[in-house]
Amino acid sequence: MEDTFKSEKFGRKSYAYQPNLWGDFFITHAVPIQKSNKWLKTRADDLKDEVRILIKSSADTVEKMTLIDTIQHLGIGYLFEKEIDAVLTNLRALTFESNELHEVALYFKLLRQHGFPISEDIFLKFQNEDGSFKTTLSRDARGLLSLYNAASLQICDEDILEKASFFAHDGLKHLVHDLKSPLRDQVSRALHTPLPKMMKRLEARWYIDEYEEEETPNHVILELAKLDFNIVQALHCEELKAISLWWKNFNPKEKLGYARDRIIESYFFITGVYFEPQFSRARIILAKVVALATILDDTYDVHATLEECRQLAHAVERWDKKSAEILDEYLKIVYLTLINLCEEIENELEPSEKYRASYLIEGFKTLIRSYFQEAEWLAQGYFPTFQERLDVSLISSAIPMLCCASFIGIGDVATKEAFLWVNQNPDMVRAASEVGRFIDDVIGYEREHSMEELPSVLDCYMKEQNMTKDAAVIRFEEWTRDGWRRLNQAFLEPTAVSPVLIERIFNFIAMIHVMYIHMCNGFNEPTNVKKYISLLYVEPLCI
Ligand SMILES: CC(C)=CCC/C(C)=C/CC/C(C)=C/COP(=O)(O)OP(=O)(O)O
Repeated sequence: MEDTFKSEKFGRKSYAYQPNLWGDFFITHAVPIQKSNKWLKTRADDLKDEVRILIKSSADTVEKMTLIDTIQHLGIGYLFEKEIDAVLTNLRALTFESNELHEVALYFKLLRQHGFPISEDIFLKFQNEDGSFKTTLSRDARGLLSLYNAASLQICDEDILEKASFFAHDGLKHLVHDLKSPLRDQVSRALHTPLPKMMKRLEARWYIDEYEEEETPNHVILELAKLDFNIVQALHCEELKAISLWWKNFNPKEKLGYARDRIIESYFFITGVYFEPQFSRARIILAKVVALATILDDTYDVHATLEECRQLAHAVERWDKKSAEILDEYLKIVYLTLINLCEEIENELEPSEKYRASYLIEGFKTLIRSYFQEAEWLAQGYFPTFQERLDVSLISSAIPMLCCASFIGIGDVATKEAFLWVNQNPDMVRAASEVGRFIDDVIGYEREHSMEELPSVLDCYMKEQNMTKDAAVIRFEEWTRDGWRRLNQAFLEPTAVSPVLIERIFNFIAMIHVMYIHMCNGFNEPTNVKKYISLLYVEPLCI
């Protein structure tokens, strides 16, 4: 059980966070070599050619959709983007006729997920005249699972999908215990997190095992999925080594013992934002930014005095190494690590991309301003109004800064327009911050109340509305669902921003759901994510 304590080392309030579980593990870790890299890549290339032919040659619509869905579920969709897009463009052009719930839901999910326009009316045929779903469907587990997954892509004002989501959820909850694995495992995962919001890499890892157990798996696709998993895993291990070395050099455990030491969990988090090899640079940058933002959060929330908070905030506004001189020793370390990280990131960018670093610095400045505002309110004993608390809290969630930071290491699709867009706090970023903040407030309620903290957004809402916690939580959950509808909508609305970037924001928030809800507050309680980290980076697949 965690509790607050007076840290002997620092002689002030601190919080007994779970320690770093990994130490130097990833500095020396190397996944066992089963085949040479050269062999793996040559074999994978041959298999890719075979899969391309498979996609082209399958004539039946349902067969084609199933093939695409399987490829995506196995985590290798990114290798066939052009082919998948061509299939879906053709699919969109035909009128799809089927009375099978699974097939219709699959058609809907594939098109919507890829940004093609598709109406919820496609599900009208499964409803009674009063708008309820036909009870005959409630024993069709596969159909309900597909409906539930499709309905999670709901946008604003889609009443059919709203009803579908509750209907499918209830039906699956009743059926799950009578199902056989692997369907049972898939349903039970989806009940926590519908597939479109699930961490793709982890879902692929599970599904590879499940697909192998199916009666007639396609062995070409299966082999490719396994090989690619191991190839990408080896890359992830190299990246983990690099960021672990950076972290070891920074050494927060020794120097900043009050703070969460979460470099490996941060990297795991970011593997959910982008796992594909082409995002290697972006992944490393964002993982470092998240781990450091966590240290900054704890510096302001649990450790620094108001005066120290003020000094650090001033130094960050000035953003020059000389300003470190006036800071206490431990703050000097925080401050210089922050400045050095931004410098290092700038150095890694191409000359034409260097301007991006200024957006990151601006993001950190805005974040620190919000932390300082919170520290001042706490020191003054001020109880903010709900609106005041919400406005500051959306920024102090770090989500707006991290949305912007997620673009920094990406290639040419991250244009200047994209940085302008993300910095203007568009509705998608606002929705993302709301979802993340509401989830964090509900999940973190007990922890935050065990330390001396500013009233949370939830507290402010309860006070203002004179509501119990349970009633307020129901309201927050409704707002969270609304936020998801707005996030889904962002995929369908034309903006100057590439869908590649929109997907990063979506994935980021999905990872908050996965880590805080599915993995039971796993960012704060790393023992809850340890086994998933092992599965992704420590255990290779047998080939
Ligand atoms: C808000 C949220 C879930 C963000 C997830 C993204 C992430 C890991 C950001 C890094 C900074 C951080 C740990 C914020 C949440 O801390 P906290 O739980 O102590 O929240 P608080 O101090 O902002 O209340």
